[in-house]
Amino acid sequence: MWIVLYVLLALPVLLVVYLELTTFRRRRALNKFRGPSRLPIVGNAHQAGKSPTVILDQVFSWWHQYGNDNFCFWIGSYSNVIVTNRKYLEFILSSQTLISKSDIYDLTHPWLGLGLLTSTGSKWHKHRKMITPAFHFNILQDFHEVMNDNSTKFIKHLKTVAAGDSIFDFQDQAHYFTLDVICDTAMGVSVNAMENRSSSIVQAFKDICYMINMRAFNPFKRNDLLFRLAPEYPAYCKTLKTLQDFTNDIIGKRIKAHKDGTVSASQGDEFSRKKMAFLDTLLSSTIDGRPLTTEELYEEVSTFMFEGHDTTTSGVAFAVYLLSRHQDEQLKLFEEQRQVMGDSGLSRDATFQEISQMKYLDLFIKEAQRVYPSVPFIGRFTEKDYVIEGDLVPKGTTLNLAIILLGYNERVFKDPHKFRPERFEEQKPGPFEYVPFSAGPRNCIGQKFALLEIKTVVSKIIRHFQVLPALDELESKDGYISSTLGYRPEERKKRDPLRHKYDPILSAVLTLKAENGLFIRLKERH
Ligand code: HEM
Repeated sequence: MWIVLYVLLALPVLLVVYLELTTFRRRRALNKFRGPSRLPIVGNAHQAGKSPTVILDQVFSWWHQYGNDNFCFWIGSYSNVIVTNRKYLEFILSSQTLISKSDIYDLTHPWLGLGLLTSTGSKWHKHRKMITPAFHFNILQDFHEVMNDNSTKFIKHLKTVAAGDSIFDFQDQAHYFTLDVICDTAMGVSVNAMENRSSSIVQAFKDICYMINMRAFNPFKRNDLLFRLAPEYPAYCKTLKTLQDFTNDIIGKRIKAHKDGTVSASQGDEFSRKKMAFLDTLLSSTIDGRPLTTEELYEEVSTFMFEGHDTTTSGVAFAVYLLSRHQDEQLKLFEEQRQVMGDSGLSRDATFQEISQMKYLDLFIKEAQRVYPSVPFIGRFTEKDYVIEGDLVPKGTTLNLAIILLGYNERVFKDPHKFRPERFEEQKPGPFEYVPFSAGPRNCIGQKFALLEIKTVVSKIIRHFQVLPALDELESKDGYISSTLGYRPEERKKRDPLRHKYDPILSAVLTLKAENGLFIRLKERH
């Protein structure tokens, strides 16, 4: 009896000793980075914050506190280095070996498995090689037609939503549009989300991202076994099932279409396949001389379904929101539309070539991705010791490449809260100072697809509507953005009380979102 009691009392002490011993080497090596001091067991989890918004704010204030440079913090025994140093970014992103994703991505495994985003080593190499042709230039041109069709449907839908000068959440609307685009193009399967408003799917995407993010900052819930005891576990399983069923349904429909002879997987060579969807590439490809297994198919389809629509939702939504607040910028963009499309061509579809002639739109999207990057952080994990810029970064370290902090680095972007698309023309940032689509071997495979989609729909929106802020007085008169993220803590204290309820509250839930929505109005152009 006494022995049991002694053991029970000794357990917490043993746990602390165990964790301190197993992290000793990493702690000693990472001590060279500045950062908040840690407590045993929890590390800095108690300081990180309880919601995605607070967590993002905390990361920003640490960054300011530690000289706008790399810094280190701990979530339990997980060591995290936030990386914003240009030389570090160059080393990490260019490395052919430092390609394993951070342990935070493990939390996506039950949902995405080991698809292109999360896999590593030879599996990643083989899949990247197999998938790359599916996003070839020629195929993008075919996809553009579908993007245009969906943009037309979206415009029609927006006319109804915006009728009567109503104020509405554009971020919510954008989800359905981007879901239709990725399903109609890459998957070759129509789900008509805009018409059917398949809200359970859209909600499931939002919920799973939120749950993953919250787990990442909780040392107990990060553990798979302990997470099973969490009150939200049943809801998590239900959400997971909704998403898994959705993906399997898409795969099933395309396989059926192949069997029925509605589509053929062998239309021309790999670069000239007319309307050959990404899913067709998967169905017709072989790896090591065999077709993809059901599990591999699932992993890639769910990965592209997520990466291919959640990111662009954020990209389109923040771009349109910025149009609403910066009327002078919108005017310049509208003028460009008139020049490229001609006054009589404003209501027709822009061709692929015309989209590439819209230079100011390109600058505008670049600047939008600087202030509101769709993917705010990317993570790597050191499978072995690395020496970066003379520093030992020990095996077992999570490196968080903070794309969102880079955009607010005053050393690179002067007056970073001012929304000025021209800045990208006047002074181009260095190759590792601005990386919204990442860089190097693991860069975004869908970059061209994403930019084409965003430009196609934004160009059409500008030509059909004047995008207005939720309330007239919310227009930016001085060119500064309305969100206070990125300001130093003392400056934020002054600005936060002046925030309007329609100013976005940002959170980095895998992709960047406005927790309170992105509210705008639309006035039809005649
Ligand atoms: C505004 C839109 C987008 C942005 C800003 C963006 C950004 C990124 C970034 C930063 C990464 C690196 C992630 C990491 O290293 O963990 C990435 C990877 C990836 N993206 Fe995108 N993305 C966008 C749209 C898309 C689209 C539309 C697709 C698919 C159609 C896509 C598919 C992928 C995939 C599969 C990867 C993993 C690539 C690999 O590791 O080999 N993305 N993206």
